[in-house]
Amino acid sequence: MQSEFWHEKWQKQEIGFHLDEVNKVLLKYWPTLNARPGQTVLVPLCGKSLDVVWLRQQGLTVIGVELSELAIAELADTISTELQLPVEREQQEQAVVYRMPGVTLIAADFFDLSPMAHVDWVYDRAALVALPEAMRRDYARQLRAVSGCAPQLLVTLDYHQPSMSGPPFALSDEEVQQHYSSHYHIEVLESRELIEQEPRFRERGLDSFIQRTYKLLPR
Ligand SMILES: C[S@@+](CC[C@H](N)C(=O)[O-])C[C@H]1O[C@@H](n2cnc3c(N)ncnc32)[C@H](O)[C@@H]1O
Repeated sequence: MQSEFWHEKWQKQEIGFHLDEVNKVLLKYWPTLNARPGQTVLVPLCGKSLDVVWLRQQGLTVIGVELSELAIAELADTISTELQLPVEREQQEQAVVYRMPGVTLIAADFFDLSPMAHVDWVYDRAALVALPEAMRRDYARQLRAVSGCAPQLLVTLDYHQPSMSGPPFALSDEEVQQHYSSHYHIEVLESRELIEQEPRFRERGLDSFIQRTYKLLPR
């Protein structure tokens, strides 16, 4: 999926994926991971997700990566207002970085990132499923490289792909295993049918829309 596609989505504010609340599976399952305050969590393809704010409120150091600077600037503004944190913007060669105490937001192409010094956790909600099949293998490889195979909370979606074109793209359990089973022990924490709560996807031709939440622990 070309960068231009996403820049245009953000410019036109066609961001149906954005939630005006913290994701319920994050609230439910993050505490079961026993992450400790001060640890670092990477949120790839973070958009302007309020999940980043919540993770920072748990005492974690958060690194968010997102293609759109529009999204990153808005998220930085929300965090700095809600948590009363000063924010600094730095223009780099291939990225714009917004820094606040305990939060680094990087406006850049995730595929251009170098491995990070230390990542304790990864939270992937609507990142892997945002990408077409041809890019997902590279994404999974890049995520493993950038994070040093840090443990992950991964949220995917699954549906009959021929009935609807993505994004979001359907991700079977088999595909998750293909990307990650050589490096992680994979546990399905929850598999939930969302079609009743998501009528917009029924309108797009689906009769099932399953959200799966996984815990991935390095082998
Ligand atoms: C479906 S949205 C999910 C955003 C966020 N995780 C959330 O839960 O609201 C996918 C996001 O990935 C971003 N994105 C797509 N390709 C990217 C890339 N190569 N590098 C960084 N961000 C990317 C898009 O701009 C978009 O904001």
